Amino acid sequence: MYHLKTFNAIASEGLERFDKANYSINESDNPDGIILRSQNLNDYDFPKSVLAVARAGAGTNNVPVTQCAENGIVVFNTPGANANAVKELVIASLLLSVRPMIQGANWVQTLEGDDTEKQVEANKKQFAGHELYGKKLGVIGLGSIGAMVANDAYRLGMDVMGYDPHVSVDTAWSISRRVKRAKDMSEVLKECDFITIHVPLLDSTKGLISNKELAMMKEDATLLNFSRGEIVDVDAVVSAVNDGNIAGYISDFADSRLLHNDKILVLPHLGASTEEAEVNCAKMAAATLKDFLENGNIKNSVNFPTVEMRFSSPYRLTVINKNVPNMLGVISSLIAAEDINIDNMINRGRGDFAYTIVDVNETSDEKINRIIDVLTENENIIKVRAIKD
Ligand SMILES: NC(=O)c1ccc[n+]([C@@H]2O[C@H](COP(=O)([O-])OP(=O)(O)OC[C@H]3O[C@@H](n4cnc5c(N)ncnc54)[C@H](O)[C@@H]3O)[C@@H](O)[C@H]2O)c1
Ligand SMILES: O=C(O)CC[C@@H](O)C(=O)O
Repeated sequence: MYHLKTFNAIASEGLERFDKANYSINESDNPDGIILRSQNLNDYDFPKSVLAVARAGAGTNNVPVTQCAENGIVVFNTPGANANAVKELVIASLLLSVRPMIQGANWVQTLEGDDTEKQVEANKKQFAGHELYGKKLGVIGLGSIGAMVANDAYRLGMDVMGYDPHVSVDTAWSISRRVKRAKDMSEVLKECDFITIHVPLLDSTKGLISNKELAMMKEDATLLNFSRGEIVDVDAVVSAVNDGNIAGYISDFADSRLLHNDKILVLPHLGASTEEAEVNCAKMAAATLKDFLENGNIKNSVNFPTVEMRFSSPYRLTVINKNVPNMLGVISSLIAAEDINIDNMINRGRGDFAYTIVDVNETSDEKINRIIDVLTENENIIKVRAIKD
């Protein structure tokens, strides 16, 4: 029986994947796995029982990813599962920034008398706007979301420029060849009428857009942030908008300093809030967590490498270890010394950590328990698990 703990509302379509015979949800203080959305776990006291955390979403800045790796906790996310939802909200926000639809609709509701049509035609001029067609959009971060925004903005007739120094090969293939690649971010900042940010929140991206970057932007440019609040320096962007250095700011991240300003539109973190995205994320998070708990396979992790192997032996040992030389040799010799026969083995490293799966042709629970103890005693091994087929 595996025990799971959830934070936030996780779509039932995902949780249904955990059959009641083998899983309990929110019934134990010692969970094997955690599934969450935006809950901040940075100061959370993780129970020792936790083997994995699945973030039903893209950003993992709410999980202490490195600390988890040090403690042998695998952290997963759901790459691309909510990208379409965010893309649609970005496109809607671009349109809202050039067409005062909300203002016009609110004004219509204030009309009194029988001559509504006449009043509308006489006054609608105040709500005239502009078109996106032919304007230049800069996309900073060409990952799952940025690539989709770039492609669809191009289809709307925008001239699109993208910047991403680490773009993945898969994503690069999905981006229209009409999207111009900028060599550095300043090119995007200086040339574009709209700039939308789609990078993760990391130490290197905190305050990515501050006074210096805002000063490079055009006076009639609008900045959109659907990534994370901390990526844009709030005081700097409020000053830039108020001083007329940029035309406006649209953010999916509320902050009191952004409120009550006609040139700033703030949404309540709605990027991924569609039924479709919530279901996609919950299903993907559940599938990866289940495969890890039941088979020890790792896919879509943000702190461990992808390691998958077909499970066809009586027992599988999984080892989380420090990524130091000769660990494969150490692990296999310790197993051989216990007279346990290895059927299959796979090992991958990522940064300071590595993950090894060893399928063994052994049915004795006693021998398996002994090898767990032996492996765990090694100073470079962080966590060992045995999974029975
Ligand atoms: N508003 C929301 O509800 C919502 C929903 C989903 C994701 N997000 C945020 O959007 C972020 C991006 O999501 P994604 O699914 O596109 O992630 P992703 O990992 O597919 O793409 C991120 C891209 O940013 C690039 N990047 C990293 N640092 C960069 C830099 N300094 N300059 C330019 N590019 C850089 C990476 O190379 C990568 O291609 C998430 O990390 C999350 O914080 C917000
Ligand atoms: O779960 C959500 O509502 C937001 C998720 C989003 O911020 C993400 O990073 O995927």
